[in-house]
Amino acid sequence: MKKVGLVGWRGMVGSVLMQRMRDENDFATIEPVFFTTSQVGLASPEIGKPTDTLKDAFAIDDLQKMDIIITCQGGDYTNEVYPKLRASGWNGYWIDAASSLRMKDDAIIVLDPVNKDVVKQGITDGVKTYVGGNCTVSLLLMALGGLFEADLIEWVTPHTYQAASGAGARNMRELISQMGSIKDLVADKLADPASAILEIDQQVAEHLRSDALPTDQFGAALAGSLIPWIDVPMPSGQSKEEWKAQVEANKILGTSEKQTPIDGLCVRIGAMRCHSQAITMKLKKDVPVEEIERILAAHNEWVKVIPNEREATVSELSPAKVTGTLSIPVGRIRKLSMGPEYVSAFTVGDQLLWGAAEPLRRMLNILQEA
Ligand SMILES: NC(=O)C1=CN([C@@H]2O[C@H](COP(=O)(O)OP(=O)(O)OC[C@H]3O[C@@H](n4cnc5c(N)ncnc54)[C@H](OP(=O)(O)O)[C@@H]3O)[C@@H](O)[C@H]2O)C=CC1
Ligand SMILES: N[C@@H](CC(=O)OP(=O)(O)O)C(=O)O
Repeated sequence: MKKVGLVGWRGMVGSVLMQRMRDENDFATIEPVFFTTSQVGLASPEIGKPTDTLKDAFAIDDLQKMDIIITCQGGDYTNEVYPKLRASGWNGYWIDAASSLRMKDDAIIVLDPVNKDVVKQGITDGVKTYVGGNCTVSLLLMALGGLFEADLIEWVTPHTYQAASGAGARNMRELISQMGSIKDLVADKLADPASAILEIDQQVAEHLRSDALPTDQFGAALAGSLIPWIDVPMPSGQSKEEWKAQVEANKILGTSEKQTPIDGLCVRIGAMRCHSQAITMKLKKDVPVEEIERILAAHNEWVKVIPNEREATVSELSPAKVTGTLSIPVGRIRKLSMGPEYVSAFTVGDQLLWGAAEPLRRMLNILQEA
């Protein structure tokens, strides 16, 4: 059995990874060793078989003993430990959720329902570093994979509606706190059907702009509002989240030489852990909507085409419906008035599952098969 080191297993992404590995019985076929940056010597998590106590995630000697390391610890950890571990001569497989190594030439971005060929070729060629993609990128490609595979896409503009979880666990808590503080403020008026809605609205608006709203994490109101900027600025005027779309998607698809333009605005909204994307795309030719739907639905077992009808859309195509599942619904597919090659779509996906943890555990299994 391969020795697999797990780092970052108790964080938000790591916990989802652990849950999926337990659900899929992945621990049965590996020898797991749990690492920590803060709890050395404490008990490892319960996985249904005996394990050692937690080892120091900075101890190169211990990490060197692993055949495979999966880390969800974060970019700072990767930046500190990965170069030292490789410099020590370690030639094992490194599977990472953080973005630090994604665009390195010797790393492959993993999303096997979309790029299993690239991943398999990488293993054959001796590539040892595999990194999960940015969540919006992975979710976009899971939804539109069929059209990319059929080489039908000239360009894509995804405008995102990104959940609080993408910014971290504390941000999820802050979103709920903001919601609660708004409700608390006007609870008495809400309970009175005769109260004036404009008064409630005025009070809420003042609260959203005041210091009384908890904003330590987001720095602004998210509940009852939105934040149209995610991550740091790039010289191009894009936010880094927006910049990732084209470079990462083309790297995943293996089309970096002749890039498909993918660019749009990324917006944080008050959803918990599902990212949504409103997509405008130009196809290379006029393809009937029924054919587009057929191509999308046939691409992978998780994508689900939702008919462009009101009831189906409202019930199936929302964060509330998708959260906690691997389902990737895509709907609102119709021709736009700009011309027959211009097509809209709307997709939703759990950013902690397909957007983060799931590609990593699947990569582990691909290595097990290799
Ligand atoms: N959040 C997201 O949506 C996505 C995140 N990623 C990447 O994954 C990495 C990790 O992100 P995320 O999981 O959000 O990070 P978290 O902050 O949730 O967890 C990171 C580490 O914090 C330590 N920690 C300290 N206190 C606690 C606590 N009370 N509960 C749990 N863990 C604690 C743990 O390390 P220890 O046990 O060693 O103390 C844990 O592994 C980042 O690089 C991020 O870029 C990738 C895709 C999506
Ligand atoms: N930036 C994403 C989450 C994330 O962690 O992305 P990345 O893995 O590319 O750093 C969001 O805020 O929704």
